[in-house]
Amino acid sequence: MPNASTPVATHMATHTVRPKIEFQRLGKRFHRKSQSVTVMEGLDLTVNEGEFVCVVGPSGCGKSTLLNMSAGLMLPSAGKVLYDGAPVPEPNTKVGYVTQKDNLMPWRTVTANIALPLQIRRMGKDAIRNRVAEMIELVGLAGFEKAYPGELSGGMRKRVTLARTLAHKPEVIFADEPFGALDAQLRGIMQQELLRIWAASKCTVVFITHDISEAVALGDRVVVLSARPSQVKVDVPIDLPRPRDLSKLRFDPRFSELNEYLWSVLSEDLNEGDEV
Ligand SMILES: Nc1ncnc2c1ncn2[C@@H]1O[C@H](COP(=O)(O)OP(=O)(O)OP(=O)(O)O)[C@@H](O)[C@H]1O
Repeated sequence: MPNASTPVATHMATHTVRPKIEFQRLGKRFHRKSQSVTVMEGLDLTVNEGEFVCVVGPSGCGKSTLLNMSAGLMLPSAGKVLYDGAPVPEPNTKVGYVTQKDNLMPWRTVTANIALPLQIRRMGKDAIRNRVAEMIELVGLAGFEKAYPGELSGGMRKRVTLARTLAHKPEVIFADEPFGALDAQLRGIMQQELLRIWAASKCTVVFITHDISEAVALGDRVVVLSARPSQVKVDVPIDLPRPRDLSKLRFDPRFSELNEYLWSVLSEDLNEGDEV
């Protein structure tokens, strides 16, 4: 039975390693009324360009806070967040954010929802039309261009969200439990889709999840955060070959071994009744 001391393979980089996001001695403290909570302290982590990095950790350890600071939506209390080697003092327009909620505009068609970030960036009409068509093709929504979000299934709405996020060619996608609300089957389909889209777009992905098997299935690395004040507990290279067929992956002994190892590391920080 693997335990926290199970050795893991050394990192097998398949691309040139260039830091995209760096967290250096990062600290975050929130104050509310007379109380203050230190969410993270001295956290060091580097996400390299083109990597798919999954982050897991006990509930409330600051995973969403970490993404918010990476996207420039929140400032650190201590330490630094660097994007391409420079601090992120304001919302970073080079990144895309996908969350559990899809935030689609119900009065806009699929096409109009996907076009929104491009209109905000004042792209020309023809360029928008071409880019939206490309995105609809990429996420497999052909035939639904004129549909409204209320007419779509959960999976299709998720596809629209992904298309909207990818439309402005973000360099990095921050995904905060994007498939958390989907049923198991749909989740599997969307995970496979995301891997395909990531491979096609060559962007960097930072993906937060509560599901260790999802993290192992998708990631180049799985980073486990400790309980508050959080730090990186382990940073595990996932040496499963790509491209990955997720329907077969769960029968791979290495997949099970990595799952068990990560679960044993994570469970050290969970108290009885805690959620991951
Ligand atoms: N804007 C804020 N003001 C005050 N406290 C906050 C704020 N944002 C987050 N927190 C607190 O910081 C801690 C970490 O929150 P965060 O949502 O980042 O954790 P998480 O690891 O993503 O949690 P979960 O896994 O449950 O989604 C929590 O205790 C939360 O209450």
